[in-house]
Amino acid sequence: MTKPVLTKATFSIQDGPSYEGYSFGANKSVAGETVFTTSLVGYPESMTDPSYKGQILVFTQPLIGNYGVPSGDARDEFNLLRYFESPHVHVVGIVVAEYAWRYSHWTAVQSLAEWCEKEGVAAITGVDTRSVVQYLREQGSSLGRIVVGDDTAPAYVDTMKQHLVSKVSTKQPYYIKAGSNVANPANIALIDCGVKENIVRSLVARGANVTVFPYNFRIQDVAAQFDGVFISNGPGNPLSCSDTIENLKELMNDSKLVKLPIFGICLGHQLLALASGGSTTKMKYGNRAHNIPALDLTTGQCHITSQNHGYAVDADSLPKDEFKPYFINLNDGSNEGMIHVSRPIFSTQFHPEAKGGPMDTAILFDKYFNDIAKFRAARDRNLKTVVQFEVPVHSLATERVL
Ligand SMILES: NC(=O)CC[C@H](N)C(=O)O
Repeated sequence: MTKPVLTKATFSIQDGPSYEGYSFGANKSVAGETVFTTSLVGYPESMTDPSYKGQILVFTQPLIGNYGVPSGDARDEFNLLRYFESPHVHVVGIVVAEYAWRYSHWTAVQSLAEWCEKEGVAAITGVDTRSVVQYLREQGSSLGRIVVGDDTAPAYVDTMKQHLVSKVSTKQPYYIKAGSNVANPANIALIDCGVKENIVRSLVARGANVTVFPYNFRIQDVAAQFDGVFISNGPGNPLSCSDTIENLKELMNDSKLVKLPIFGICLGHQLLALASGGSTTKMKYGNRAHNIPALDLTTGQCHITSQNHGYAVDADSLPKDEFKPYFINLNDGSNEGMIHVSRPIFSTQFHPEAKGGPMDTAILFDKYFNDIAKFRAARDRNLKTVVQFEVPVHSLATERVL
């Protein structure tokens, strides 16, 4: 692709430095919380991850765009998106040191510039991203904006004060079926706070029918019909999800549901911690990378993990008679998960489903399915007649249409 005539753009940080560069995305000026990722690859996955809703994402990998953008229509055998983590881009803007005007990859169907333009995402190249990151590491996450051409600069906006989960969660329950070759699929209720496609795939591919509920659905009212509850990742401050926290509290306090397996990832971990009486804090600049070492405190094994979060659970705030820390971050000592002392409930701050990033901790989905298998076996032993729940297990749910 020949380099077009470029429009100047400016990336500025509130009360901080400004950087001149060139626009390669939508002709649109944007503002949002500015965060950085040190991942080397995976820009299509990161940009479509709903957890990045409303943010401006700075890539520290200097050359971005060189493998183009794969198809957003491509599906896998479960009819899930093959390459994207959701149908659309959620960041409002991206900042790169050097945009690769030529791209090449067998999956690419368009350039990153074309994609940004179609998706209305501001993009600026020519920025000294090392200096941006040095600033953000000193000052902490900051508000930023990208101004394209002669536009009037938009006001800085603190997206963390918004209820971002309500913008990305499904409005209606829907279900996705396990493959037709699965004999006796498990039924999982997934609370959608902005779920990544590969989380759904990780569950369905292991033989579960997944029913996806809005973030504020009263999950405690239907949980008895399921073999497991899952709480997804999602954007923003976990404290903004007070409905979900209340629902999870009731779910975990229901004496009839003490054996029910529960698993949460990232925001799901934070919400479970809050529902258990723990607390969360805003980190200085968060962890966004694909190579973060997390130590499993139950085995002494270290795993390399994929991460994207700006908040963390305060491990000391967890009720000691119920939960113990499960993983710890070996870079900064922050909490990376919790596990119940006697019930099949656990959660992680990192992303075992990866996309992008390493698959090392996919074993945690196996652990969840192991918990589910034990739960079903014990329940079925206790039942005079084995009850088979049919999909859709909730009458409101319909098959997903994207
Ligand atoms: N990926 C996520 O689920 C992010 C969780 C939360 N929004 C945070 O920034 O910490």
